[in-house]
Amino acid sequence: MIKVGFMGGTFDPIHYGHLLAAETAREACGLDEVWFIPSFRPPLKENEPGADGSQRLEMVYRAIDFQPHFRAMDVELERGGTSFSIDSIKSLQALYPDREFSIIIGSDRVNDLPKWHLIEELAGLVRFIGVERPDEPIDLSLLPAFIRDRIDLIKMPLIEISSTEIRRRVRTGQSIRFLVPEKVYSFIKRNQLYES
Ligand SMILES: Nc1ncnc2c1ncn2[C@@H]1O[C@H](COP(=O)(O)OP(=O)(O)OP(=O)(O)O)[C@@H](O)[C@H]1O
Ligand SMILES: O=C(O)c1ccc[n+]([C@@H]2O[C@H](COP(=O)([O-])O)[C@@H](O)[C@H]2O)c1
Repeated sequence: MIKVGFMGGTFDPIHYGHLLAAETAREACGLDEVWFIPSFRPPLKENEPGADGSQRLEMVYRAIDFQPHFRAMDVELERGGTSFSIDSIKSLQALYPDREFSIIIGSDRVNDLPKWHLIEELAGLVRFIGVERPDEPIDLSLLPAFIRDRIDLIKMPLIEISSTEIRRRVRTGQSIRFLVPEKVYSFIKRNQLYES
């Protein structure tokens, strides 16, 4: 089986925290590939994304350009509606029976796994790879055993970057250089994303 990390996200915009999480998970868990999958509508976020789906996908393409193990997939943008991971995993498992999927998530998402749609069924279909984020310690003892048993926690340097902070910095005229890859930076500037 080809091992694939499912790196889902809003990617509004994609930043170095996402890329380092994906690369660290790939190496630590022996993944053959990581697939970046932008959500159409993220299930647990209240606000609509600031950039539209095609812009968020384009930024992902630019960020992973020339990375041989990384791919971008538009399954959730094409499907529309709320982007429940179980729907994506089921369709990817049907389309790619030669691949074994694991879901890569940061600690904020690890902690809210009990709230995910059909989580018991999802936890039966995939394992989760959890990476730590600053200010979001993972306390596995707070999770039900059926989730805890399906998570592998990996270490990576804590990266204090979030898309929220990047959008805030653009809005207030501060620099986002070196928080995102150069080709994402130029796309944001050229399209005047997040300015208001
Ligand atoms: N700095 C980071 N370190 C590790 N994981 C991260 C980091 N930023 C995001 N992630 C993880 O990447 C996935 C997608 O994140 P998302 O696209 O929502 O980015 P975000 O920076 O959390 O966005 P926002 O600030 O808009 O909520 C989630 O599993 C999230 O936990
Ligand atoms: O399926 C769910 O109920 C669910 C709830 C919260 C988050 N997710 C997925 O987790 C990934 C990261 O989400 P987010 O909101 O941090 O961008 C993304 O692929 C989401 O679709 C999925």
